[in-house]
Amino acid sequence: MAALATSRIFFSRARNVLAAPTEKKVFQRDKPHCNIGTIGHVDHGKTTLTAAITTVLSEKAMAKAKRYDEIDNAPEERARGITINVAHVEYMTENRHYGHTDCPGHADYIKNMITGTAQMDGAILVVAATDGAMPQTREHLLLAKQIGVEHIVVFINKVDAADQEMVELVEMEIRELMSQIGYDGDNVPFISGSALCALEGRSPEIGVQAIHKLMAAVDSYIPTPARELDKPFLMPIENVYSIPGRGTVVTGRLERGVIKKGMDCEFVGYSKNIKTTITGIEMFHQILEESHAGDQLGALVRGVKRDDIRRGMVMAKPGTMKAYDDIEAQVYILNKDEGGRSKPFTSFIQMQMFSKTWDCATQVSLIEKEMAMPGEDAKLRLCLLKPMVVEQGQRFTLRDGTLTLGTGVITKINPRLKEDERMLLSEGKKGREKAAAVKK
Ligand SMILES: Nc1nc2c(ncn2[C@@H]2O[C@H](COP(=O)(O)OP(=O)(O)OP(=O)(O)O)[C@@H](O)[C@H]2O)c(=O)[nH]1
Ligand SMILES: [Mg+2]
Repeated sequence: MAALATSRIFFSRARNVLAAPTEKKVFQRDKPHCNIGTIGHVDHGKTTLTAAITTVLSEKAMAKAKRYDEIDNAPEERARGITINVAHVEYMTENRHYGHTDCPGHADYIKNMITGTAQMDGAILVVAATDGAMPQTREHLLLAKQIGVEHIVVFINKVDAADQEMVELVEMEIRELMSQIGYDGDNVPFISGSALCALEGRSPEIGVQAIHKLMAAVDSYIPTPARELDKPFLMPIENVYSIPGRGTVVTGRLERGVIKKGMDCEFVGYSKNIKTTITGIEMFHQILEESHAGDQLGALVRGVKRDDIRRGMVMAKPGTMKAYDDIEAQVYILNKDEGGRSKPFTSFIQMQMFSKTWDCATQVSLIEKEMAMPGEDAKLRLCLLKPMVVEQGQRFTLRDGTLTLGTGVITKINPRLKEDERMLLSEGKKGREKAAAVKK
């Protein structure tokens, strides 16, 4: 693994997960790890709050302080002033070690928010007291609920610019909204403060102290997830990097099981199965001999080319995971106010399906109903253009261009499509109707 350090190209690209050569030390697993993140409407202060948390915790040597522009740092983001890539940040409290994902707020980047929250054990919903609930507050909450983020702590931000009455009204509004969506709105912890004051060291009662209160609430309200350590390992691939002379590194969050250096693994997805061996593991700038479910890590794998593997495949214990292309699901169709369609749709439209770290073109047909209305639930059959690893209960999102059509959960997995069914599916509406009939 030491030779991993020889490639600066690799480290400069993968700096969020993997170490710079000079910073290497062995990772100490002395606190439970928890993945959280900031969600909420555009400009409500998610990135400022992320910077404020690291700044406040750095005073107790619990974090490395990150400036706002270090979190919001891709050139394209700076130019536009909105978060495009999901940023991973690391810090600790007395109780836990955290990986923090700062999610983008702009509606166009919901896609990234979805892949970001997929890694969260809990989230901090940021709501500006000056605005209250806004369309993406609702949309992010809905998506978070759909993808299984059960515990949310709310930070009412910008109280320096709002009066107490407004803060209380916003709290009532958000509790009601959360209850509607299926959260325990009455008991969700609310902390109000100012991320900007905390970041700039002003007005400690709404600044630094609010951050301490927030972290105490996060520590106590978001449970340490029960890791599925004893199951065969599974990691959805987020990124693939090539280290000249060394091999290929994949990054992602280990969803279940334990991996150790020297273990065999298999990459599955996009019609491929590739078997190889894990030759090294790293997490947050440190080397590990083994890694546990919940860890955000990088793994060096032997003898595969970067182009052989792509984001969206899974790395799993050989023989444990299969790919499928014909599934059934319950889907909530977002209405226009939630960022969805304004018109209903019928069978045989093509959508892009997003789940975990993958996305794939999918033929959508309705089961039971003739038409699916925005704002309603529908039972759908989804035929993926490429077989992917899917499991019952898995959450996903369907998108059409820049529009989120709906979010859903996989309820049934059918046997793989036969070649003639696949042919019919690609033959336009008539063929697809015939294919649906054959299947029945
Ligand atoms: N007055 C005041 N302004 C704040 C506070 N926190 C953040 N802001 C300002 O609000 C604006 C947006 O903050 P960001 O942190 O970029 O918001 P964001 O939610 O990350 O935005 P996106 O990533 O684009 O969705 C910036 O101009 C901040 O300086 C606060 O506590 N008080
Ligand atoms: Mg931001």
